[in-house]
Amino acid sequence: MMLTPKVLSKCPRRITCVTCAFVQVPFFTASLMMSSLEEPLGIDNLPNWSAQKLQRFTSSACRPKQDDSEMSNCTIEGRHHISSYICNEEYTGERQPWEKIRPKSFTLRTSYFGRYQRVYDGLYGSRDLQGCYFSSSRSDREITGPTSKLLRDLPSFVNVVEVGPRDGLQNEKNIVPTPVKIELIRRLVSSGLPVVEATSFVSPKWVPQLADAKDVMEAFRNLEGARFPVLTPNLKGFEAAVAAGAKEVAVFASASESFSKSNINCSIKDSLARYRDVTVAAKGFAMPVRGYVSCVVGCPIEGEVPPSKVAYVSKQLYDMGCSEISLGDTIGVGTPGTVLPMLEAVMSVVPVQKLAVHFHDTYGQSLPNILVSLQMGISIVDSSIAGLGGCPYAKGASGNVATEDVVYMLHGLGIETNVDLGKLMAAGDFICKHLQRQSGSKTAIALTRITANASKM
Ligand SMILES: CC(C)(COP(=O)([O-])OP(=O)([O-])OC[C@H]1O[C@@H](n2cnc3c(N)ncnc32)[C@H](O)[C@@H]1OP(=O)([O-])[O-])[C@@H](O)C(=O)NCCC(=O)NCCSC(=O)C[C@@](C)(O)CC(=O)[O-]
Repeated sequence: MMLTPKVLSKCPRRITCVTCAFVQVPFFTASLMMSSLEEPLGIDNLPNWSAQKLQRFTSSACRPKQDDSEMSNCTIEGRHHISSYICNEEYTGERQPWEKIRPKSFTLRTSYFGRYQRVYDGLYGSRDLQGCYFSSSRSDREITGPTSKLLRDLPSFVNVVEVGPRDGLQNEKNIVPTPVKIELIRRLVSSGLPVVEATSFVSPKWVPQLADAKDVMEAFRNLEGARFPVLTPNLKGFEAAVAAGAKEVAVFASASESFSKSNINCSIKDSLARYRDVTVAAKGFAMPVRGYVSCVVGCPIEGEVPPSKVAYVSKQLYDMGCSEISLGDTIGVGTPGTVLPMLEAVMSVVPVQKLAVHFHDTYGQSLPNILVSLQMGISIVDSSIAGLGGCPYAKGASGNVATEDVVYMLHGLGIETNVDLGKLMAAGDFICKHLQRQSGSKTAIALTRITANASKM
């Protein structure tokens, strides 16, 4: 298949990094230079990765050095399939021609792509910011030339699957009270999210944070307007979910043998056999079953995971009747350079309309990974409110990509979601206040600061 080259062909093979005093750095690894210098997974936890590959995945490998003369060595090669073509254009640091038209003015335009331009009326309408705006001299540009090539394949609508109440809260140190979970889900639904993964019917010994699954599910058993899938690792979980009123379930396999054992205490083969039982039982209730594949790029125990293994597990889940397959970068090590070949492998065996992506933001790569997934034709994206989350059995995994950031990017691209960003932020604010923590969403932090500053003027 030639899908990956189609997306990659538009990328420069090297870019000039201003923070590194004109050192040439390949596109896909450049962002690592700006990532945290802490190594959340630790090199020791990636035993099967070659030194060369580890260097690609670690921030210390491309840490800028003080002496300019040493910087010429600060070049990291990208993936094998990326050539060493050198782009002659240097980033000049030139700013966009944003022009402040009025003082005290703050309507944001997130893009200047003509019809793709979007103003967050819902958000600002409620915060008394009408009539306040920045404007760009490029704002009326039509989509032509290179822009059109990059954007024309994007979906016009993306289904955002909110996993915060499950993936987000399963990893919390302190158990969140059931009424708080229920209120969070209500707020998420009222923001327009079409799917909110509510909880998991797993062993309370393994995940005590979700031991109240029955009570959470019962609160939504008759609520219309959104879907509430729940995780079920076996028939026991499935039966409990049905009894509590679940109308949709999800099973979760792994592309890594070691992670399968540490997460669900069985091999991939055994897990697929259990999930076959669940899908057969679900058919009896005409219930959709979502299938997760974890560790689609890297495993905290085994290191790199080959795309062919991800394709194999995805196909097994699809063949047993899963209506949707969500591809999880559980520990967030993927970059567009590793995500694209994985997607290509999976898309050769499962129709793209049935695929979702599920990124954790450990290395800050989620948004670029989502963007390339959209360019590959995927239109279902998982995310977690305020960037909460992480699997308790994936050491070093950080939160999921924040729903606010995903929605902000999608709207900026002119992609519909039916989600009201203002209400979404209010839901994020609600849970962050409860957890006494700052939001993990850059969008929420930035927009909250802007509106707070505006109200002072
Ligand atoms: C799968 C098991 C249950 C196997 O756990 P096990 O210990 O091997 O199970 P078992 O069959 O030997 O049973 C042991 C006990 O668990 C009970 N049990 C057995 N099943 C259930 C059930 N469904 N609900 C409630 N209880 C259950 C069972 O009744 C028994 O109780 P006991 O007799 O000792 O009192 C366990 O390993 C487990 O619950 N694991 C869940 C782990 C988990 O939830 N991980 C996080 C979700 S996955 C994830 O986050 C990744 C994802 C999806 O987000 C995508 C990505 O990011 O990659």
